[in-house]
Amino acid sequence: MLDPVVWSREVDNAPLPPLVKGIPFLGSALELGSDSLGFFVKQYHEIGPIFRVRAADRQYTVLAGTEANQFVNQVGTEFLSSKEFWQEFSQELGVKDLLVGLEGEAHQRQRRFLQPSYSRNAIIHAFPEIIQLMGNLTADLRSPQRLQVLPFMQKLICEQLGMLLADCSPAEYHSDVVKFLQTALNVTVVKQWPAFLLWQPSYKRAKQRTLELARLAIAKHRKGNLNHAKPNLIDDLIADSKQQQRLFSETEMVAAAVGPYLAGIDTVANTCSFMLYALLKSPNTLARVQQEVDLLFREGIPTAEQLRGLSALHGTAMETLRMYPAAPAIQRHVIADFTFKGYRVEKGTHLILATTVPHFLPQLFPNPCDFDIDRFQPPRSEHKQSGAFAPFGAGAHLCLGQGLAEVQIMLIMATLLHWFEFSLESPNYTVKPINNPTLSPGNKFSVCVQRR
Ligand code: HEM
Repeated sequence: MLDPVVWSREVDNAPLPPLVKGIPFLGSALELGSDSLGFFVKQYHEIGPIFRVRAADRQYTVLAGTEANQFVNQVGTEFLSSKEFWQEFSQELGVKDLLVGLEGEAHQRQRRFLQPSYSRNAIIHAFPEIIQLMGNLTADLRSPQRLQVLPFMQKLICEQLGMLLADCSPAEYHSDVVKFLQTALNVTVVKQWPAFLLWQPSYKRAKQRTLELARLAIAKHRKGNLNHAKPNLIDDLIADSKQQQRLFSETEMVAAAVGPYLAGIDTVANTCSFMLYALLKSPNTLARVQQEVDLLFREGIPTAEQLRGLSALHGTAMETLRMYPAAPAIQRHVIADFTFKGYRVEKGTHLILATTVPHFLPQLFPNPCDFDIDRFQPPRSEHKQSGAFAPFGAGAHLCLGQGLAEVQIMLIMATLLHWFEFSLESPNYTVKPINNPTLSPGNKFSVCVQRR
């Protein structure tokens, strides 16, 4: 259990956390909108692990540091709820709740049910199909050309998730899925885009098309003329619908079938894009990784075991997740008063858990701004310090697709680096990450690509 000096259920006489001084009217809105992670790290150093921030008429309490992550891991469910943040988004999908907004027993039941189809087992038997799919999707990259990295990665990942979890190609639905998810998340969850965007015909169409894709996948499975070896997410949902006490209603089934795209496209695409950027900025690391992946493919299609053995590639993926975490923070609603580090946090507070602030603390990750892929190897194993490394979140809602995502990132990058030579358009190019709503290199990041 955590030291009671860190947190307590008693709030008597404890003061409210210090408020970050912002500019008149806007408060800290500009910093939060442009570089929230950099802002949280700065405030952590200057103020400490708990502080309040104001952004125009909204106020948040921010918890950061290893002890904040330990607090969420150990007792988060007693004090925190994510329900409020996902309610409007769930409504966009026509349901009351999604897994990420559920709490307590209902959350655990649904999480247990979805776990097998979201696990790394969903991908490790499908390497030949995934590589074949990547071959088809990159067939037009024959001559040297300029490539917009993020949309390219989004397409690869959307197709792969469609194949793995639904045995259904999202091909002509891909841009609708991306538009729907980005708009709905930015408006309803992060609230950094205005609500009127939900009324635009182009958004409404993208939403309808996304739901249509999910319904199509379910209908195809119901007809039963698919021949994948192992049951996937849609098979599991259909099996549930045949139970007397079903977990998902018909509409919830459709929303659950959108789940992999919601959770996986942007997070994995941003991570792969940043990973490519980091490698191109670090030629020595690129050479090490390239040597590893070329050896990997010497014997043909690799196995999951062989992929797992690539220490330079694995270190690069981990270091990318540390320096460019797609989800730098998570939001919660406080459901019971508590004290954290001597400050009072009241029921009803809007909490931001800046889970990845520890990634930039030099006492945990020496020279945190250096891209150093060996920091995850024993004896250093810097990520294993308690509460230090949290790219996949913390607590009860810890990413359910973590295992799948790690394998997917490594397989995509190994295959691309084996097939293609990438270079920056200018060696001085420096990426400017944006919040959209996940941390992203944005659509401006392009590279030159040619077959090796
Ligand atoms: C680099 C890739 C990824 C990152 C950084 C990431 C990060 C996260 C984070 C931070 C959360 C917690 C959200 C919260 O507590 O509010 C989360 C939840 C979740 N993720 Fe991921 N994710 C990634 C990829 C994926 C993939 C590929 C899938 C599945 C296809 C997935 C499925 C989920 C699900 C289902 C949840 C909700 C779990 C729950 O509420 O119990 N994620 N993810």
